[in-house]
Amino acid sequence: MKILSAEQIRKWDEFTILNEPISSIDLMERAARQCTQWFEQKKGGFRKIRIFCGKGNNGGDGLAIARQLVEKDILSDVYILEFGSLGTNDFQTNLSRLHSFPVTIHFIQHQDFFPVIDKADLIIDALFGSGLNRPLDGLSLQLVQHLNKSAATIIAIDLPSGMFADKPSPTNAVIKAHETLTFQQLKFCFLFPENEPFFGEVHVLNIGLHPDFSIAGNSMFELTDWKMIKEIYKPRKQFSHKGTYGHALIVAGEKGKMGAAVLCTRGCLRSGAGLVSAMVPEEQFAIIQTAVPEAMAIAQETIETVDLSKYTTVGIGPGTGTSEESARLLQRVLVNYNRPIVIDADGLNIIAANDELLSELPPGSILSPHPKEFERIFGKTENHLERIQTARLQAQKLFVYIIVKGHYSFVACPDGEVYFNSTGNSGMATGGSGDVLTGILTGLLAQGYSAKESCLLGMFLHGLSADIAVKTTSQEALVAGDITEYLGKAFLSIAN
Ligand SMILES: NC(=O)C1=CN([C@@H]2O[C@H](COP(=O)(O)OP(=O)(O)OC[C@H]3O[C@@H](n4cnc5c(N)ncnc54)[C@H](O)[C@@H]3O)[C@@H](O)[C@H]2O)[C@@H](O)CC1
Ligand SMILES: Nc1ncnc2c1ncn2[C@@H]1O[C@H](COP(=O)(O)OP(=O)(O)O)[C@@H](O)[C@H]1O
Ligand SMILES: [K+]
Repeated sequence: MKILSAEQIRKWDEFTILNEPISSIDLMERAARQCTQWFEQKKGGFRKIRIFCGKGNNGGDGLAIARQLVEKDILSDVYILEFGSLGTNDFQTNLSRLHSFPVTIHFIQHQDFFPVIDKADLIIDALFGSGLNRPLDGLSLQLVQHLNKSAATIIAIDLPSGMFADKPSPTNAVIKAHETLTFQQLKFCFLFPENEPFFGEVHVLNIGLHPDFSIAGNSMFELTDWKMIKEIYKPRKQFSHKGTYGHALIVAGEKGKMGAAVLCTRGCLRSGAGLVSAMVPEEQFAIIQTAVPEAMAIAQETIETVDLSKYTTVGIGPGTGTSEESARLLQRVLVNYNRPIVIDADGLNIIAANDELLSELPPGSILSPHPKEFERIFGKTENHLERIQTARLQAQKLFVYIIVKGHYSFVACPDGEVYFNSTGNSGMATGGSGDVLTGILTGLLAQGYSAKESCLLGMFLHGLSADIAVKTTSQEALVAGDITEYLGKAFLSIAN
């Protein structure tokens, strides 16, 4: 699913109005209806519902919701932030429609008109939506501060007022919503970690924008979805054998960090590689061979003489440390191997300390840094949007895939496309989760998925497996090893 800018969504509205066809006021009615239904289901026994409206279409939504709620015998008070000028057409139409209903309408011209809010009240925030074009100031700023000071539950319509839809809002005053009802699809702002304190739980309400709107080519940002992933997934062939699915080499682990090698190797096997060899320090063989008997062990000490060309791909870095010997392992792989590989963790830290290695990366390789590792290699960024832009430029420049991990991990591709992953949960914020991802990516590459397919399917499977796991384990008790254990269930849900 493409991620569209506010401007592109406005065009989608226009397309829908023209081609469904539907009038703009009826489209607003439909959007409001989705919210009203959501509120009906929520119930919650609030003392009073207070709907705060601006004079744009977000405010129009608020007015329509107030009327639709009364029709369901749910009363509310409406507060209109008065700027002295007329509202949008659809706002004005909804205001005159509301007059014949038993709803008290208050016009706020000064902060003396701000209502006292009880903690048992429900606030519906329909002040500003995607049309916000500058940070709030004056009365609107004061009102947002007043609402945020209350202990009431706040539900934002489309997006929390004060937040920009497409770019960071670092100094803006923004409504701190408990939940946000956004229309049609996630906006860019919901992918930024900096915005987490403001939007709470986000619910995407389908308002039926026209399916034929040509989104393709309109945005280089996309969110992975089931349709995309099911198209990437390839069932195994009946007459296949272990040679069909490649031989992966995992270079991982050092004394004290053999767990990383174990997790990575297991992830690789569980994602379907035909054969897996784990290159670990020779004195640690017993650990890997006991923990993962399905994998072969090969000594890191043989790196100078081993024939790397017999491996379909290489995953390198988890738990190797950054010693001179470990740097040598990476150098040797980079110089002697020219098919796409996966580099993570200490492999990335070694590159950060020796940036000439960046020019040695086999084309189409996958780097999977978390934000700190990303910063070590590519420098500090001001905010997440700048991180996304930097990753995009570097992926194009180096011709590699850069997966930046986190909630909504994203991959920047050499063709300039950026895909955000839609699975995963904060149970994965536990040591070793990234090592499992490295194994999965390497396993997918080994069995013939392209680097791009490996990134998209790998991130999705990794998060999905954890999503399935936490239903049994809880987020708190999830450990990285559980992600490998539940990979089977994740594959089954994609295959079926
Ligand atoms: N497809 C969709 O997503 C739909 C969206 N609708 C609603 O329409 C909204 C967008 O409506 P609008 O474009 O009218 O935008 P807003 O309702 O966000 O209001 C923008 C208005 O406020 C003014 N303004 C912007 N920043 C300001 C600031 N800092 N201080 C004071 N005034 C400011 C602008 O000049 C403009 O007049 C969406 O957020 C959504 O709620 C629905 O009504 C229909 C369908
Ligand atoms: N809050 C979260 N929501 C979704 N995924 C998460 C969250 N926290 C961590 N993850 C995932 O867990 C993995 C952590 O990787 P990493 O930081 O390299 O950990 P480690 O080095 O311990 O293996 C990444 O794939 C990341 O996307
Ligand atoms: K809003």
